[in-house]
Amino acid sequence: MSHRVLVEAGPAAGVAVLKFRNPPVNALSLEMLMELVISLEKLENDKAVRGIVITAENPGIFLAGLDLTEMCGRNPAHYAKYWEAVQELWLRLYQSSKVLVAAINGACPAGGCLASLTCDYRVMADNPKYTIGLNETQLGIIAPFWFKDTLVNTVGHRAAEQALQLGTLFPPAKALQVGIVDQVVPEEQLQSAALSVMAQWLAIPDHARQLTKTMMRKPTVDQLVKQREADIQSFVGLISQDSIQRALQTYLQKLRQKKG
Ligand SMILES: CC/C=C\C/C=C\C/C=C\CC/C=C/CC(=O)SCCNC(=O)CCNC(=O)[C@H](O)C(C)(C)COP(=O)(O)OP(=O)(O)OC[C@H]1O[C@@H](n2cnc3c(N)ncnc32)[C@H](O)[C@@H]1OP(=O)(O)O
Repeated sequence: MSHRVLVEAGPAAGVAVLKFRNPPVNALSLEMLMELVISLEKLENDKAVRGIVITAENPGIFLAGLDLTEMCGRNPAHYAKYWEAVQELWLRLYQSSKVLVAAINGACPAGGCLASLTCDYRVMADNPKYTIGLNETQLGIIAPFWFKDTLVNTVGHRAAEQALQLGTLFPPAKALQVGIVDQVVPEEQLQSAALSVMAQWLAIPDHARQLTKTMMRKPTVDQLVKQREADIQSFVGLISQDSIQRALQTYLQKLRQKKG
């Protein structure tokens, strides 16, 4: 029984809706990553499901990205376990045979943006408070190569380089302009727009669409698969550095002080 991930049958045949519900900000804790992987595995094996709409249960925050508390003040074994779970979620999402449509109904930074980029199509609610992007450099950390590749595959090399170096978080209209999302709609129309796009994608025969998706994505997937362990060791080495730990602690403190 999953607490942090809710899976519902969608209003249309063959469509499931997967909702994030990990308060307060839907951060990708180790538990949430594991629950997501299990939920996605079940959906992947369910032949009745052809498409999945991915969204947050409560509007406001789609996903706050990776859980910073999993990457601060822990030991190397924990960092390794956590990073392996991050890799596993990306691999499941990016290689899913189902049509994935992200209905982005809130803030979507870093790991949240990455999760949405693994989807086949992104619809974002037109709310100026919501932003999306890979903002890692703003935290003093680096987006790993497979985060970068996923962005490059979506927006192209130049736009990705600029967005990554600056760690830009784009509001909806800018996100659309740069191509990080495919559609921006009034907030109250988000779910219906996602379902309407889903219907268009499901009109294509599954086998032809799935083989095309694999052809497009396999080179990127293979890059990680062939060096998973080395990528884990790079992460553990980097995240354990005093300077990175200090940068993450400072960022967390800033988030906490924002309220006071
Ligand atoms: C050579 C290279 C080789 C290899 C490379 C390998 C590795 C590279 C190394 C590292 C890569 C790691 C990649 C990381 C990607 C990430 O995802 S990092 C996380 C990025 N996320 C963010 O920047 C989002 C931060 N949060 C926010 O901006 C806001 O919280 C948000 C807009 C989501 C919501 O705002 P609001 O509603 O006002 O809520 P609060 O800000 O008040 O937050 C409420 C409480 O939640 C805590 N919190 C927020 N975000 C996170 C988080 N991501 N993780 C953990 N906790 C979070 C916040 O502190 C508040 O806590 P409190 O109630 O005060 O205790």
